[in-house]
Amino acid sequence: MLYELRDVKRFYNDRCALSVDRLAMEGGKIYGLVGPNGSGKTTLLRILAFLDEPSEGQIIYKGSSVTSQNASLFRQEVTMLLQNARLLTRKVKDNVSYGLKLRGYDSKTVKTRVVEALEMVGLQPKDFLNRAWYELSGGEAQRVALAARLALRPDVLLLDEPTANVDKVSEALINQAVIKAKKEWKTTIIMVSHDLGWLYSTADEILSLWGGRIVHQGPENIIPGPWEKLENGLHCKRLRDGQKIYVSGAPSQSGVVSISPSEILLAEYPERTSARNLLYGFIREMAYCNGSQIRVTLSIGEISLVALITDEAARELKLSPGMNIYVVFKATAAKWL
Ligand SMILES: Nc1ncnc2c1ncn2[C@@H]1O[C@H](COP(=O)(O)OP(=O)(O)OP(=O)(O)O)[C@@H](O)[C@H]1O
Repeated sequence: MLYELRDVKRFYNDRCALSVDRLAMEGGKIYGLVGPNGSGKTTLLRILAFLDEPSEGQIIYKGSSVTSQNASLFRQEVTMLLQNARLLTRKVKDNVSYGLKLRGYDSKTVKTRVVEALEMVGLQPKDFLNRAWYELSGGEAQRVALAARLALRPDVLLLDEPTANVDKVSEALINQAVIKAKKEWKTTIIMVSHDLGWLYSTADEILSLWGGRIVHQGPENIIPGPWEKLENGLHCKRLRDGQKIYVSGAPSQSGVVSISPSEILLAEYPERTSARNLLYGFIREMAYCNGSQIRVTLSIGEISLVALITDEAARELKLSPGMNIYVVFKATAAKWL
């Protein structure tokens, strides 16, 4: 296990901003943190980055209990990028190489890593290496800040709204670079993002925070709008292939709904069902998770959904990737975010 938190609390003055009884996080995964303003997301990120100590409780990192003595050692493996990251008032190459030099890498490795990291965030090294910090757009500056972290090939990359104030091109490049870091170096990504559609479709697990507490942990499905209001009070989304998804309840401002993977049922035949949603799609991927559960990734029209089923059910239905399948869930299973 990469992190284990036990009875961790963080107080500011007398107010408890974070209270986590138990949290286990595995290496090599993408974790998305979601929750309203003030729910404790940044507080949790700072604690996981070892930039802040909890007021109470224990953090275990790679099997060792974290103390104020050994935190600086672990900080070498973990790096955090903020919303409007500040650059050093120097050239791009000085910014990206700074952390590597601090960690004592030789000059050849520094050069290779700097070029690699700039390419990862879509900045041509020949154009950008010698640019000064003031010759960059906001999006480019944020990409340089990310490159400086990627150059370290960190074990853990923590991101606090990294794309909140950047242009669309930079946003896409930052998102791509993050996924690449996970794939190439098995970097664990722990990330807060306003782009819920992207976060929910990319993250292996979503942690939902509310009032400083983790109220839900697990994979989630996300369905963005637009939604059409129907006369019966339901809302409907039309997929490009003509299928419709129905959800109940009053829509939220984000216009995005989430459905727990355990609420999604699979059927070989189009059964008569009381559930409002009966859709047709195919199985894209199957993987074991949590012992005897299987995570089935489904493509339905242009959207992707994950269902969690037991291996016994998967055997009975003879599920396999590529197979066509019916997907059933209630309109009430969808929660507006
Ligand atoms: N340095 C601080 N001193 C006092 N209170 C703080 C401090 N930092 C955070 N808080 C409080 O702790 C609570 C959690 O804040 P935190 O920044 O972790 O939330 P968040 O979920 O990241 O919010 P946002 O989405 O607005 O960034 C809030 O009530 C906030 O006001």
